[in-house]
Amino acid sequence: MVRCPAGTPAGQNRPSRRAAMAADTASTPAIPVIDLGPYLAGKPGAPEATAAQLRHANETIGFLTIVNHGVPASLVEEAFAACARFHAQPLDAKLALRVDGEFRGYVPVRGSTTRHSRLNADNQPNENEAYFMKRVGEDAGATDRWPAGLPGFREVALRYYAAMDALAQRLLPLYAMALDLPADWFAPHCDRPLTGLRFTHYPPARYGANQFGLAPHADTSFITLLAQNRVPGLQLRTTDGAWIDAPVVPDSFVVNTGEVLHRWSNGRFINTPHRAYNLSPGPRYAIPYFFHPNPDTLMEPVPSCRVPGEAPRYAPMTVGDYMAWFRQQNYGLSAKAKADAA
Ligand SMILES: O=C(O)CCC(=O)C(=O)O
Ligand SMILES: [Fe+2]
Repeated sequence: MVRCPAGTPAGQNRPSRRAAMAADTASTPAIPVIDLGPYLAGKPGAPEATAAQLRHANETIGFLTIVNHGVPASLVEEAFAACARFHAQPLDAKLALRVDGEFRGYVPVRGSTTRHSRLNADNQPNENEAYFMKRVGEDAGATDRWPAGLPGFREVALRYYAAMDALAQRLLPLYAMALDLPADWFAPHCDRPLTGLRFTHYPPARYGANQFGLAPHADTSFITLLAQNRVPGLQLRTTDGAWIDAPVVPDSFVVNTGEVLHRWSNGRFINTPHRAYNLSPGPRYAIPYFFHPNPDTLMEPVPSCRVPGEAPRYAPMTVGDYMAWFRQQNYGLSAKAKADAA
């Protein structure tokens, strides 16, 4: 088994019921809104100015909201509708696509438990069902597990996937500059990226003690791009330990730093813990896109984040090994885990 160095900040917060949630959350938005318009339009000085905002957000809260990102609102709507269509299928049709060893396909409600996180003890299964697409490089969905009875689903999912791929690539120079690296520093490590698109359904629920739609966790990714949700339910934990609601900004994406970028930056960029609920009377859907570099990338501190004479904060590990560990912890389904058990 791959050993994982401690990467997720410890926490004591154990919200459970509505009352507890209200008591330990604040609604003051502390998440910076970053306008990508000038950068994407090629305005002089915009890369540097935008990278500075990004640096500040990542060093202080690890979450930011981007607007004028170039992704049409209609495409985001189509993707949410495709997610809803997928989950409206009969359970049998979804179970026929149960995730494979590479983690493509369907995980039913309470089919996953967030064990990798040290944010809450006594972990219980997550109150959500999810459909996962995943790829390394450009295989354009050939290896995904597509539903048979949903005409048009694959086309929309792939179009949305492509838009997220393009947006992530356009953000990479900003992240490099934010870390005082040449703008093209990440490019050679991200030409066959490991990416995933998750279509999640959180049914309305009455959460018991220590139950969540998605338990507190930090993402594995370099960055996660999360389309703005019409139904609230995402909360994140600030560095002083308070859980706050993600603010609602129309036509935006929430972008958060995951474990890969946290480690690659030697802990400089924060991988903020977050959790999700659905306290609304109707369904809640979420369509996060997870961007990781090429799987063989060794997560050792980038040159600008090394401290002379000091060992890296985390033992270097490849992205691929880290992901295998993560799947084994939370889903017990990795190919390696199966091989070990055989
Ligand atoms: O449901 C949400 O808003 C967030 C989902 C999330 O954090 C995740 O899938 O990693
Ligand atoms: Fe997440």
